[in-house]
Amino acid sequence: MVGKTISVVGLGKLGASMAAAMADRGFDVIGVDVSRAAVENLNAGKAPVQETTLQEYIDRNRQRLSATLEHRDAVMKSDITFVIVPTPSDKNGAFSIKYAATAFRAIGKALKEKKGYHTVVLTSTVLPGATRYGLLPLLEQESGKKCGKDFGLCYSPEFIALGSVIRDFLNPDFLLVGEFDRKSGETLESYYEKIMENHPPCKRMSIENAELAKVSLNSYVTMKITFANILTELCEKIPGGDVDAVSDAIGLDRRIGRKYLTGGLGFGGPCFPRDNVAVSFLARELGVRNEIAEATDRFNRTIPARFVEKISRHIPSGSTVAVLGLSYKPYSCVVEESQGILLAQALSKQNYTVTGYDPLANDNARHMLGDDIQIKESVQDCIAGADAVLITTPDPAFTALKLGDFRKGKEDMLVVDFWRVLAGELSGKPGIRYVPVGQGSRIRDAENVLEMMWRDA
Ligand SMILES: NC(=O)c1ccc[n+]([C@@H]2O[C@H](COP(=O)([O-])OP(=O)(O)OC[C@H]3O[C@@H](n4cnc5c(N)ncnc54)[C@H](O)[C@@H]3O)[C@@H](O)[C@H]2O)c1
Ligand SMILES: O=c1ccn([C@@H]2O[C@H](COP(=O)(O)OP(=O)(O)O[C@H]3O[C@H](CO)[C@@H](O)[C@H](O)[C@H]3O)[C@@H](O)[C@H]2O)c(=O)[nH]1
Repeated sequence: MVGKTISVVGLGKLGASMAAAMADRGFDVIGVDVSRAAVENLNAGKAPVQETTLQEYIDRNRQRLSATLEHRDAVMKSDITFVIVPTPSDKNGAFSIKYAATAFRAIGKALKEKKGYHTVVLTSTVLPGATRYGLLPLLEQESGKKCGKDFGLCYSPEFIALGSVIRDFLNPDFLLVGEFDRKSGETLESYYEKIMENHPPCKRMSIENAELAKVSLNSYVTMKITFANILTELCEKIPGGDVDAVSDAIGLDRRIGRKYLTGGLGFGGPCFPRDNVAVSFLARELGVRNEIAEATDRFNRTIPARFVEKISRHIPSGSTVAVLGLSYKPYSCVVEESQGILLAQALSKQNYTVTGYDPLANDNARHMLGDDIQIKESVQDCIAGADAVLITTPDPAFTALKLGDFRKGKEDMLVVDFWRVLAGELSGKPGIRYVPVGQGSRIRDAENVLEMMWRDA
């Protein structure tokens, strides 16, 4: 049932890594993209996108990896096709399937000519109904063939975080297979058995259940992060409050778990914010109240403004603020919905002079921020002359900083550490006003609401 050749349509952040990982597991993989650059790069042995270990995987699988602009070539020569093209948010917060539709039409045309059974797998994130009612008809119209008889169809998303795409893809907690029919699901599961390194459980279900499971998982996790961010704010107002102490404790309860319970600057990136908004959209369309997803989104979006207000209590506008971390997370060049970028923009609007640095995301940040923020080429350049430094991601380039890297002038330098990574190095040191977010140890008596609450008891 398992063929030797796989095709992957879409060689972006996910697709390129999936293609290289599957080649590493012994399959011949043909990548397809509408971008000539992506195709030429892969054929020349170069990673089309930045992702941890991707270049190494391409280097050691050159003979098994190729790319083409022609969907037809790829479908004809392979047994199964994974489609992993963008599904951008539309103005209502739903996911547009226009790129997926173009890909499905092209695959459908190829299926018309193809002899023998072929399996099509949609990996892109979509909302319930999109695969069956939006995309399947295109395959049947273009091919003139019947799903379930002449070809198979699955919806099978990945739960992969950028920066660890290959590791996550090969070692998932579980596999999610939404199947049109039993044969489609069985075929995909057999491929996964050969591809995944950790023999994960495979949950097979209807296409719609799998579509809902994907977005609801992300929505649930953003709710969990937001809960940690509410704890963060509470701890700042409690003398001796410490959000990590609270998260470490409650995370030991197996019903809760410690993962994704770290409070700081909120969630960003190309997936979490939009998937959560899409779940709200879905609920509205289906007439279901989902105030949890809406509240999560609202709370998360107020976080940068809350910190700008807090910073303005420490240093006046006109001061220089260095933002260390412009990507939404370490090991990534992605700046979409990055909290560091949102913070830099909000500070600039309040007339602060803002400098920024990121080990991987400088170019993307420059593109997004224009001239408002001065992007620097090193941490040291970014910090030089700053009155305040904000550490917005726990990137190793920042966690390794030493006291000597910060200014030792007459005025104290404010250091706001959103992930509390430099507490050992900076806390209580002369010349530094160190503010670990989520800790309440520096509350003045006048601000001690807890004491006031209990004074007259
Ligand atoms: N990035 C992530 O961490 C992540 C994780 C899980 C799911 N997803 C989902 O995966 C999908 C893809 O995400 P991504 O980050 O890899 O996107 P991306 O923008 O990095 O890459 C998509 C690629 O598809 C190509 N493409 C567009 N239309 C095409 C077509 N008709 N035929 C062939 N190629 C085409 C583009 O040129 C691009 O190279 C989205 O639905 C996203 O929501 C992403
Ligand atoms: O305890 C935590 C953990 C994460 N974050 C933030 O959450 C965001 C996203 O983190 P991460 O999960 O590492 O990255 P993504 O690459 O966005 O991956 C998410 O989105 C993908 C696309 O749907 C899914 O496949 C993944 O399972 C899901 O983790 C970042 O801004 C983090 O700072 C927190 O604030 N607190």
